[in-house]
Amino acid sequence: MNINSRMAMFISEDSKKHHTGTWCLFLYSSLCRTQVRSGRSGRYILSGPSPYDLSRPSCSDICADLRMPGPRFSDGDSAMARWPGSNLYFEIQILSFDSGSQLYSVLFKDGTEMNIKESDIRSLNIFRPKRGSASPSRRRSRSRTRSRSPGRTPTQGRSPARTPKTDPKSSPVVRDSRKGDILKVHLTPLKPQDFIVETRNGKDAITRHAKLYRESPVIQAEEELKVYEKQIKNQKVLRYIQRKEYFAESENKDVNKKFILNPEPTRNIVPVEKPVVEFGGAIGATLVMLSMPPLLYYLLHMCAQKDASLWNFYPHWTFRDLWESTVFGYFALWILLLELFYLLPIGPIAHGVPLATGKRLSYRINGLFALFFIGVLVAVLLYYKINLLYVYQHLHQFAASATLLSVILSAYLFVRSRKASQEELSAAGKSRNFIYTFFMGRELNPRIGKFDLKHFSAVHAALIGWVFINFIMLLAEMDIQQLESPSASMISVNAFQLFYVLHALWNQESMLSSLDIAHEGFGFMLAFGNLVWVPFAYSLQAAYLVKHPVEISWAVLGAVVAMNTFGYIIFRSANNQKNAFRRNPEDPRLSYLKSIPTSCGSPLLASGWWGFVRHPNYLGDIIMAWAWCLPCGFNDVLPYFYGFFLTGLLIHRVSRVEHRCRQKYSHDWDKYCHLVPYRILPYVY
Ligand SMILES: NC(=O)C1=CN([C@@H]2O[C@H](COP(=O)(O)OP(=O)(O)OC[C@H]3O[C@@H](n4cnc5c(N)ncnc54)[C@H](OP(=O)(O)O)[C@@H]3O)[C@@H](O)[C@H]2O)C=CC1
Ligand SMILES: CC(C)=CCC[C@@H](C)[C@H]1CC=C2C3=C(CC[C@@]21C)[C@@]1(C)CC[C@H](O)C(C)(C)[C@@H]1CC3
Repeated sequence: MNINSRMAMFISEDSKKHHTGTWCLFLYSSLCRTQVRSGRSGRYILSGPSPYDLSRPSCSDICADLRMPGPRFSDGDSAMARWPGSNLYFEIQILSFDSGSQLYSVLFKDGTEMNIKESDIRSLNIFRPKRGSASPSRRRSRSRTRSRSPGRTPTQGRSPARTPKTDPKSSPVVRDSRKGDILKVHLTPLKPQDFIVETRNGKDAITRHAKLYRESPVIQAEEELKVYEKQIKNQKVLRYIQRKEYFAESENKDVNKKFILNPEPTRNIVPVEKPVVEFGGAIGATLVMLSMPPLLYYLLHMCAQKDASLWNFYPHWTFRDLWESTVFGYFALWILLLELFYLLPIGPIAHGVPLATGKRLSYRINGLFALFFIGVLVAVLLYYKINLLYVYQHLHQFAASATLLSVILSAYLFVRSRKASQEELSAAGKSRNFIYTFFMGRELNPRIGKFDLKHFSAVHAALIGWVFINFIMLLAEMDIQQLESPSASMISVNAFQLFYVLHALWNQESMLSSLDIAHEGFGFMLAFGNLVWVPFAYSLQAAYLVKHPVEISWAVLGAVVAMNTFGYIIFRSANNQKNAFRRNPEDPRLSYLKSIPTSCGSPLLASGWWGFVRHPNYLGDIIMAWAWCLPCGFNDVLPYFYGFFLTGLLIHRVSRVEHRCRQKYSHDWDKYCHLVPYRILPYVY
């Protein structure tokens, strides 16, 4: 359709109602390359302009701007909004409108809240099917250079757009509209030049430019466009793939599917996780389940032995050494107390990531309060000279009680998951293998009323349990070594780990999007991991120091503190960068960061820490883990267990997280990997 016929259409339709708008449409339509096609009913259908076009206000926006001074959308309205940095539109809900900045605060279905300008918001109707109206809408990608001849004035129009005559039946859009289904907006796959890593300033330039179209005379806008295009050319750009390669890819049908946006079902942007067998399937799960509890008792036993060298293992355990009902009673009481604190209506409510149903669960964020209450309780018990060393003296029995409870919990979780709907199950939980699903967990978010079992176990039981056992070790060291105050090694280990836990509890909200809370089922792995492994195995360094005093010099201590601080800075700033970016990719404080637009909507950070390696937070975590082992000296390998374990756990986690990301981001993830080739440590891994 050439510009004249387009113009005629606009005049015949819109101008009947709005003359001012028509002029604007006329001028604007001759400038921009947006292809507007008429359906049989004469209504316009957004038929897939190029991403470049989408970054400008549409004709209807301009009309709306001229016609309506107030906000076009009201609070609570559903609409479609362009995801910043991409050309994809996702369903949103309007939260509020700020008349000062003229920005809407919107909520995407994936839980992201951000401020968006009106021109990036479209009514849902545009994306809805018009029965019998839609002529097969195919879009054609045109190169940016061809679309704009500098010397042309708007009224001169362009040479007729050559629409390729492809078989309508072969288009996925056509197939769907023939069925009378939801109209699929077929967005233009990004061209290589679109794969520039945009700085926020670059994006600002686009925004400024779009604004200019609305406010300035058209010719001036043309001039501005030329300047802008020059700027883009001069910009430091990164190309991820070769032009040829890219076009070969985008012709692939599967790739094109990614660009078909179906606005109706809310789960559209929640990636469908294909089940993947992890941990070596049922055999691996069996081995882990059978080996982890004995490994823990072995480690605890070695810590309590005078000679902690690994091969010096002569257990002479009786059943009583591992089991005492009273200890189980105390442990159950401890868990009940933590549950009580978990349920206290103190602290803000946060929302988890959207589920397959589109719903977001709410979580009470009160881990810090719970830790504070436990601290007060411990102080009171110490004041009344209650023998807290009982815990140290019965450490094996406590670990056994925790193990039993984790098994009971896992069995309960497995049984109740049989009543759960498919949508409530994790990807791994859909497997039919009993052992594997028992281990991985079936139900994603098992809850009893408001009590979220998985969240409670990861935050309250694991983290508070960990610092509590550490503190018990500190008391035990003073008692056994007859010290007036704990050793420098013990203080540093306790302080480092307490600080880590405080950080986790302070940033509890961001935990809601962690792999475990957001995507894993709740089964034996997490039940045992959180109730048993974290409190009892993560406190191994402190347990070791109780009977193996280590003198460290101030210089060594200083070096260890520096190493922990270094790890913490990486860990914290990497997590902060990602969390802030996920909350609002437009955050001006992140304007220096570059990102990759992705076809699924969420852009990927590609600079800062996330441009250094692909899992910078794991790097920080691993550095800290080794720093926590160093105060235990070099006499034994035992206290270094945590360093080895966490490094192994996180390396394995990389493959699990990346598998998810590859499913979600598809080729965009490969591009990110191409750009940031190392996972955790540059030039090593
Ligand atoms: N001490 C311990 O025992 C353990 C500690 N941890 C710590 O817990 C924290 C959470 O861990 P975990 O959930 O595994 O991992 P991450 O916090 O790293 O989350 C991974 C997710 O981040 C998003 N993402 C990945 N790359 C990018 C990018 N370039 N730009 C933007 N988003 C990106 C993706 O999610 P999406 O696409 O959904 O945004 C991905 O699935 C980490 O700090 C880890 O160190 C974890 C396990 C054990
Ligand atoms: C097969 C095998 C090695 C199983 C045990 C794994 C567990 C020890 C870990 C699985 C996921 C974990 C998480 C944390 C601790 C380790 C386990 C239980 C965690 C509580 C540590 C603190 C973090 O901030 C976290 C809350 C994100 C994290 C959640 C996952």
